[in-house]
Amino acid sequence: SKRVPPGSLGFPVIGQSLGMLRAMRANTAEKWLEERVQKYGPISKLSLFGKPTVFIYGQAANKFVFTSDGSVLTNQQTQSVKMILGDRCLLELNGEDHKRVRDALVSFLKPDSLKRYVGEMGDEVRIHLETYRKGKQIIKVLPLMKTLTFNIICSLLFGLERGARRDQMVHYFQQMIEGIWSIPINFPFTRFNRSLEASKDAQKMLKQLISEKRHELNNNLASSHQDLITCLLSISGENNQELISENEIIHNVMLIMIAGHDTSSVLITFMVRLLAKNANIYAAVLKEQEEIAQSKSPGESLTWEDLGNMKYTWRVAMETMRMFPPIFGGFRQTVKDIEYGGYLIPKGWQIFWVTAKTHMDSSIFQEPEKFDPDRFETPASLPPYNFVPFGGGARICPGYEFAKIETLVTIHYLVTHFTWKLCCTDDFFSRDPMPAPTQGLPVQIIPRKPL
Ligand code: HEM
Repeated sequence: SKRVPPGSLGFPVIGQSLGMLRAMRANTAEKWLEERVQKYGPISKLSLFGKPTVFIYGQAANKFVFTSDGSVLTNQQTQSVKMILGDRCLLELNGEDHKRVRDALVSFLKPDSLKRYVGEMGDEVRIHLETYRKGKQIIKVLPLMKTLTFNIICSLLFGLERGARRDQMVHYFQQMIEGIWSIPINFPFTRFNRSLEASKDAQKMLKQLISEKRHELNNNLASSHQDLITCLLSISGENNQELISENEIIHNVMLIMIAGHDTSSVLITFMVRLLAKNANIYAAVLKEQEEIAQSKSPGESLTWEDLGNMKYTWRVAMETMRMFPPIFGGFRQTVKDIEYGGYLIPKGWQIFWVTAKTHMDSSIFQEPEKFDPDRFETPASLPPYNFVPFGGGARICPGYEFAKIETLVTIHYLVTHFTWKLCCTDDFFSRDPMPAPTQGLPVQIIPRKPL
């Protein structure tokens, strides 16, 4: 016990969970962690969500977490996530099972497949902005972006047409999200039970959708627009048997819906806020996007090549994720006793890795408090494992390209068709655990030209 990292495990079961959650809500989590570092050094023990935990951060820590294989660390999720998303989703899988299911998802989420859908994504964005904004002078950006990213995923990944069924699905997922973090966050069991019910209803609906898509495939009726579900159903192994089970399809479709919409919507919302506060950066983004808009005839869709010309806008997105990473961090669990940084971390303990602490390290990013997209001018020059908004290694976010396309397409239509002014100018946001600015970021929106 002398060699385990310094720190205290706090009160039984509760440990430091409430303190950290309070700090996340108050947007002081980085300060809370910094105080630990000052007291105990860069590696310390604590207890979070009922488990002994070791907090580590920095380049070496990120490398250790992201490159350790399943014989050292496994993924660790809270019980509520497992109950709502199901035990066959990627977050619960390890080793060969993880690789098999992940490869199947990536075969759809890789750039070569996604580049066909840029135009369709643009149509979703335009219809959504027009419908939601109609007749309003003030809109709340965060809820607008959440429903937008939901709709994009429903259309492109599930092949669900607009209409009652899609609206019902969106409703189920909104309820699932409300309770997915509830057990570790604040024990509101009614919220959790509602989410669990919504998860069961969503699974029934997905089962029905899968059977329709299987029928279309077997009878050569599938449309030319291939969605994720059809893609997963068509992957077969030896003797033509399906490689991914029905439960694996359902649980991973649910994971993608949650992991995909809650993150990108936060990124776009924070970009909207930062653009409103930084006139020079806004002007540079507008110039880049106007040049692309002017190169197109009226009504012509954006293409993959256009996205390649949005380099500055993507730098703004990267700098936004450096300062306000949608995912604060995550957990892994040790499979055996391990040595790290001269300490022993016993088998079964959690490792807590954090994005923001590395992103705001002044020895890596000079003047870390300054919003400066130009620091990403040559991203390849950035040493590995220092900028980790999408994680890294075998579990690096497989939705990276999808998120990039959604973000660039949405910002394109926003800046070329609207201007906006912030109604709340404070910089506050709480994490619950996803970051949310004050009142969902209300803005006064002024059209520049029709969509
Ligand atoms: C700005 C947007 C996004 C951010 C910042 C983000 C960030 C992350 C992070 C930090 C992880 C955990 C990596 C780890 O544990 O090592 C992750 C995992 C994951 N993300 Fe994303 N994500 C985003 C968008 C998306 C989108 C759009 C999708 C789907 C279309 C998606 C699907 C997933 C999935 C399925 C995993 C689990 C991967 C695995 O365990 O192998 N994400 N993401």
